[in-house]
Amino acid sequence: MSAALRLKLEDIVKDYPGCRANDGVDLAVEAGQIHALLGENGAGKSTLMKVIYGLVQPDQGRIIWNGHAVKVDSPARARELGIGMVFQHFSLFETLTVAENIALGLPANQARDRRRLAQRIREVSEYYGMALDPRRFVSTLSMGERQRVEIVRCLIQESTLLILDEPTSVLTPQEVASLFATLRQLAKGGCSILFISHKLEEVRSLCDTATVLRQGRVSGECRPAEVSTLDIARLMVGDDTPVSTRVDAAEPGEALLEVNALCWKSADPFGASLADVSFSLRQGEIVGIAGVAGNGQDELLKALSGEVKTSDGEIRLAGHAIGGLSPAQRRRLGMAVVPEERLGRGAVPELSLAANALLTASSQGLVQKGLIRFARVKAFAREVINDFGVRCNGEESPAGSLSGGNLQKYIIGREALQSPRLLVASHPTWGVDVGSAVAIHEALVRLRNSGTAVLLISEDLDELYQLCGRLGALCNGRLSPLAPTSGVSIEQLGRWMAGDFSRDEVADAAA
Ligand SMILES: Nc1ncnc2c1ncn2[C@@H]1O[C@H](COP(=O)(O)OP(=O)(O)OP(=O)(O)O)[C@@H](O)[C@H]1O
Repeated sequence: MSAALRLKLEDIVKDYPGCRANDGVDLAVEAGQIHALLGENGAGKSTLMKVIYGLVQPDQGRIIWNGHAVKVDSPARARELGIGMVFQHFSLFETLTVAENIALGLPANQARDRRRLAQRIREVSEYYGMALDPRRFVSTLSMGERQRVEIVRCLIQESTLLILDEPTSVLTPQEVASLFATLRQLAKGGCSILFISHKLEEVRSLCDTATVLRQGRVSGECRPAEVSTLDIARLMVGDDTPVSTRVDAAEPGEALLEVNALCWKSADPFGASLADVSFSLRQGEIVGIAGVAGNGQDELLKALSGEVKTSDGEIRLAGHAIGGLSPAQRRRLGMAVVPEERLGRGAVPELSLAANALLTASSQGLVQKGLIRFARVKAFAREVINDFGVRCNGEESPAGSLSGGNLQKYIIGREALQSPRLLVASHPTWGVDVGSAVAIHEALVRLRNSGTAVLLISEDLDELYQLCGRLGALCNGRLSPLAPTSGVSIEQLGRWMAGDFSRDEVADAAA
């Protein structure tokens, strides 16, 4: 006999202006089942999850919860039913502490006793191997740590269906392993898990079953462990889209970026301070920086982009000392930047895609004598949309209306089309589907081949090994040696990620 049905969706339809995000979706999730929801960017996965969590009201269809038709008209109602959700774009208040954020989602009687709640947060997070200090402000947490807050919040609410929207994107391999152990443990206890991911190997190792969406409809179902990754990729993107990148050898040129003894003390007591970071990057090469989230990756990106100015140590771009220059001045020297956070930092959600193009690409002839050339701005935005296959409703769509992966493609495309001399890209394929990840990798390799120096900050080790000529790791604000990729074993990289390297090794590699 099959297990009891925890959730059943019947014929769910959701329309947005100019787009049917869900087009008659049926889905059944059993008690204790780990069920993957797969599909290319914009296929409608997040929308469907928001319907279940009461954030979005379907235009049509029924939700059956434990055998009863229910109306989930708010997240509060969803939580009351036992549905918890961890978001792709975290929904935390930065100026509140971990405990305060968690308290917000709890019934008043549980939220009132703060001491008890803090204790509970410690217990749950430690039990599931996700250490969290309830007193810390969310603004000081790395992306990985923010995600832990969301997961712990659901666990404290004792959800019987947990929805995780790309939960592993910001986790290290060790953290992923411990998250999966947690999820298996939860499933064993009867909790159902709905798991959205673009990482097909993970889906194969974790999920009992998978439903694939394409253009808002269910296009297939499979048992992931019984089919190959390629089979799943094909179910998602069809037969015509390439699902792997071929990367030929690079021929690096002259040094373009030189960073010497860069130190920067983060004002954030929990942030990582850059300590004596030195490296150089040549034209026409991709250099990778691995590391566990929160080890100085964001600080390095800010120091290079000009979001923070540095006086201790030196940064030279094509011979110019740029440590004291603003982001705009650095961009004029040929720098492009893709930050980790798409919304808020990579793009302004309320502004249109065209206006977002203007924010970083104004030097591409989009402004003349102080006047915006709107026709050119729109044409530039359209070019990005076309070249990078961004699924949206045209260049006037607000950035915030795009699916996560499509916005990521747009931001990468906006920077790549400026033909930068230096591209600093953090997690460029975060949340991007398998076909689009290939397109982004190919764009990076094309830039490299045309002489751009690319600094690739990523936690995706496969991506780093595939694309980079040299790589290393940041740990606690210190940079390991950067060595040719072919000579760095995964064990070696793991040791560097854990900080196991000496000053002498770094100096030897630089010599
Ligand atoms: N608030 C909104 N307004 C207008 N269109 C929207 C809105 N939210 C989503 N859409 C559109 O609905 C479609 C489905 O988006 P959704 O976020 O559900 O996709 P997804 O499968 O989760 O994609 P990804 O893998 O990129 O996260 C997309 O075309 C998107 O642009």
